[in-house]
Amino acid sequence: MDPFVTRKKRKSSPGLETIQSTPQPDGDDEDESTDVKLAILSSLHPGLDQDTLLDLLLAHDGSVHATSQTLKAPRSMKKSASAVVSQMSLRSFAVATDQSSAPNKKAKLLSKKGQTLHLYDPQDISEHTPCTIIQNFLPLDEANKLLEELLEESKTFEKITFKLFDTVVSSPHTSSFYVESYDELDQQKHEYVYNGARLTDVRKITPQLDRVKARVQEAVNREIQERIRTHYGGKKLKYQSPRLWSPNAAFVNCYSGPQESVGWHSDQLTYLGPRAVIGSLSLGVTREFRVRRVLPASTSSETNPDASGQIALHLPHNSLVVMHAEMQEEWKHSVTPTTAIDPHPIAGVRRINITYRDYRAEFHPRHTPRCSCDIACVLRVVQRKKENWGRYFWMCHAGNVPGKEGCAFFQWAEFDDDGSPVPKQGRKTE
Ligand SMILES: O=C(O)CCC(=O)C(=O)O
Ligand SMILES: [Fe+2]
Repeated sequence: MDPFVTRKKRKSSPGLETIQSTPQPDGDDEDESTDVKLAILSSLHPGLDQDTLLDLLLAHDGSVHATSQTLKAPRSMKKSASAVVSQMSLRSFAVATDQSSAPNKKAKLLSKKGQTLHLYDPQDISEHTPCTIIQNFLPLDEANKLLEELLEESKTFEKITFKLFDTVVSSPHTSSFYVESYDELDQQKHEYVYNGARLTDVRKITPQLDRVKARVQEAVNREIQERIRTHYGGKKLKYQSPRLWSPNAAFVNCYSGPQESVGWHSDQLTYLGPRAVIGSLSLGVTREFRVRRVLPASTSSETNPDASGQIALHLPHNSLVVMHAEMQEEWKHSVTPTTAIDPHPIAGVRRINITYRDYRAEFHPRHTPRCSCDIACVLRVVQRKKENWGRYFWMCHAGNVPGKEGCAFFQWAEFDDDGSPVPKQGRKTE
């Protein structure tokens, strides 16, 4: 078997490195390796399997003592309903480990700077991240068919190259872009701009991708309404579109081994508009999808304990993640490289990810501002600076084109409450 798919190497995965280097409040076991810690826990709690113990150990910042104390506390050991995820919810553990908390105080599950919090329970994920997850989303044969179809497609996927400062870099995974009609395909190739360049590989939606789209649309719209009810006080966010989410494009990514990844980023809002929602379906091997909140540079992590911590979600075959309207503006996400993955019976070490997106007609490049290079601008949001935080702006992205310098074009973007440009963003006049 390929060495990087064995379980043992999980010791050096990013999540574990993080907990191993984290100072322990009680200082009892911080220097032990994870294997030793697991062995101690196994002998103390022989009824629990290694994966469950490992997950709990991670949830307790690597402290054997704290993990063991939590396990000794009387409670019902509720197993997750999913066949893939074996960890019980962290909610009860969070209360149990927070000795200073009053019983009804909100569970303290916030990630801290330099640490990674692993969340498995859908309710934990919904509460503490801008995502919701639906496991076992499709009937299994439908998910497998889609996976098989896209594994075949991915044989001809390519890495995307772009310019980062003065260096041309290529994406650490391969991808392709799918639209619904030949007309849209033509527009994508000749009118839309990505990082200052045109996409060369745009394809017509495949039969399985198209079939699954309807289910994704239904689930995402349901989740949006649920989010509005549970997280936004019953009212959609300012700039969020009130219209039905209706995906008309899909990026398909292929990670053909454990080292393939995608770095920290927010998805471009240029054609989706502000407060965009994205439906992301994972197939094949389980990989870690990490999110971290982006706060203005001067925000102290004292007052915001989750300012710099990362939260890891584990996305198994056939899981749908809804990235909600607060995600792209306020959070960044990544798929981390790893050294250890469990092979999937169909995909082997490969993972396919589909992000279904709703391209809004009013954000077609023919309607958005053009810069002095005469290229439709990119839409960005102020994420780091405290002043103007959350404001949107249009700028030139020709600086990302290999061999091209960008211009200094800048214009604040104005939207009505529903995220439509107002007044109609004019073309650049000089
Ligand atoms: O593979 C994933 O889960 C995420 C992919 C992603 O972030 C993207 O396509 O923008
Ligand atoms: Fe993304």
